Amino acid sequence: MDKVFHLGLDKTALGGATLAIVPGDPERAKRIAEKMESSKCLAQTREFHVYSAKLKDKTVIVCSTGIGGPSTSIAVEELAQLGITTFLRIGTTGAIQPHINEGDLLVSTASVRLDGASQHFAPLSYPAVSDFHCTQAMVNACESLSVTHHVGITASSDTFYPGQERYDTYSGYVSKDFQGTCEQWQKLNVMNYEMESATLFTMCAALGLKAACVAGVLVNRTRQEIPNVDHGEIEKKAVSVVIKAAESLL
Ligand SMILES: O=P(O)(O)O[C@H]1O[C@H](CO)[C@@H](O)[C@H]1O
Ligand SMILES: O=c1cc[nH]c(=O)[nH]1
Repeated sequence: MDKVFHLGLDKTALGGATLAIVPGDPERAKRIAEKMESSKCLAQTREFHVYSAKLKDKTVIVCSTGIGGPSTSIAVEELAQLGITTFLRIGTTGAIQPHINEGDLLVSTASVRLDGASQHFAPLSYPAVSDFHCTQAMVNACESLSVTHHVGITASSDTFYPGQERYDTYSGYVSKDFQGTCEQWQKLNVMNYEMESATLFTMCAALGLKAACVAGVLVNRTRQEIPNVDHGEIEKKAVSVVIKAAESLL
């Protein structure tokens, strides 16, 4: 088999792995891989940093997706070509419900499709839904590690600022289509905003792949816009959860 276009890897490089942990941030990919045995960097190209590591004597891949749907769709497509069938996203997020606290973990059952990339895989009437068993594995991991977590719907936006209705911006203006949307999602019991799960869930469901998403809350938008929490501690918690979930799915 030829090497895939962006990751520059062929199937043999992945050592038969079928599960990938997919954070947004390339540096987080390295830290996740180093939490497992025998971590090895396979590729670093653009936003895609790819590692292999061993979990329960099996090879697991960690690959950063970068920010947003388009780059996520490339990572998922190329990893699928290389044999990956299960994708566990570990991200950061902004909560929009008052009862959720900074440092809590959010497990997404489904996502509001505020992205563009997912529409290249299925029409908007198709649900951006996570895989039941992978999501259950994330929830079980949160429970067994006694981590405060919430399970529910995520709003997944192409943009960090207008799509998440942020006014603390250069212009202070949000386009009419997005004005009032944060309040609407709050009223519709959406937990949080992030930027990749809609693409990940839609494309995985459409392609017969499995996906789940856990994210650590950096900020609660009902109280403030700029985080003042220890990112490292929140990440450690989320990494422990995703690795435990991966272990149970191998
Ligand atoms: O921490 P990651 O995984 O990148 O996730 C979140 O953080 C980025 C925005 O700051 C977006 O990618 C969003 O989804
Ligand atoms: O508010 C937030 C925080 C992290 N990532 C997002 O996409 N939104």
